[in-house]
Amino acid sequence: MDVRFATNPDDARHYGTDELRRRYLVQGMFTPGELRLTYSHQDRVVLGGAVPLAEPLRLGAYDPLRTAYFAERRELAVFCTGGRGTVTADGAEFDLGPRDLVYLGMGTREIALSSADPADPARLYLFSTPAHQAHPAVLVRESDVEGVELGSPDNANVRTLRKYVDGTTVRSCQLMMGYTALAPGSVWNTMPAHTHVRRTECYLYFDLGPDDRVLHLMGRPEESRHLVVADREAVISPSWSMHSGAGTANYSFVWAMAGENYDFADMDHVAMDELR
Ligand SMILES: O=C[C@H](O)[C@@H](O)CC(=O)C(=O)O
Ligand SMILES: [Zn+2]
Repeated sequence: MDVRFATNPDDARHYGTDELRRRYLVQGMFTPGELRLTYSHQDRVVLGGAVPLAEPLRLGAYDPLRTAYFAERRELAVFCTGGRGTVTADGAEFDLGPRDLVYLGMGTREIALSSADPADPARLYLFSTPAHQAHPAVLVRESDVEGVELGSPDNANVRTLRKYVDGTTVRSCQLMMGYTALAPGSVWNTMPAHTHVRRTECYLYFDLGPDDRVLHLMGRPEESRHLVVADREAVISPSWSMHSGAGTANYSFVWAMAGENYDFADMDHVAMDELR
C-alpha cells in the first residue's frame, strides 16, 4: 500500500513538478493481474485499481489500517471503468459492466474482484473512506442514474454529470462518488473552478487516448499549479485545492469525495478574477 501523508498549501506552493506529482498524482493503478492501493492521509481516503485476470483479486488486511480486514472500519465503492467484472462481497455477487458501481458498507469481510473475460479484463477503480455505521450494499448501474447536463459548446465544457452515491438513493457515511463524461469537442471540466474546504476530492481520469492528456489545475486558486495527467491516472485534491482541467480531447473522470459534511452542492466557487 502506497502511503501519502497530508500536505498543506504553504508548503505545496514551493513544490516543483516532481514533488507535485509524487504527492498528488497516482499512477500505475491499473496493472494487469494486480490490485494496487494508495492510502492518503487527506481525509484518510484510499484509492486504487484492480485488473483481475484468470484469478480473482482479494482485498486483504493492510498494515497502515491495522484492522483485521479492509472494510472493518471503512466503506468502499467499486466503479468499473472498462471491461466486465464481478465483485463478490461476503458471498453476494455484483456483476459490473462499464460505468456500473457497487457500494459496500462497513463490516464487509470478504471482498473479491474478478473479470468476466481475462482477455478483456475489468478495470475496476476503488475508493474507500472511514465509516462509523454499516449501510447496505447497493449495485448502481449507469442506466439507473439520471445525468445532469452542464456547460455549453461556446465554453468547450459540455458534459454529463452522474451522481451514483450522494445520499439521495444510495446512503453512505461520508463517501460520495459519481462520474462526468465530456462531450466530443468539449475539453474543460469544472470551470468555473471551486474548492470545498470541508472535503477532499479525487479525480480519476479515463477514456483518454494514449496520446491525450489532461492539464489538471490544482493549488490555491490564487496560486495555481498544473499536473499533466494520462489515461487512468488519479489526482488527490486536498481540501484547499481547486480541481479543474482541460484535455487535448474529450474524456471522462470519476470524482469521489469524503470529509466534514455530506452535501454534494457545498462548494465555494472561484470567480475568474481570483484565479492566478
Ligand atoms: O465537487 C464536485 C466535483 O468537483 C465534480 O462533481 C465536478 C464535475 O464533475 C464537473 O463539474 O464536471
Ligand atoms: Zn469538487
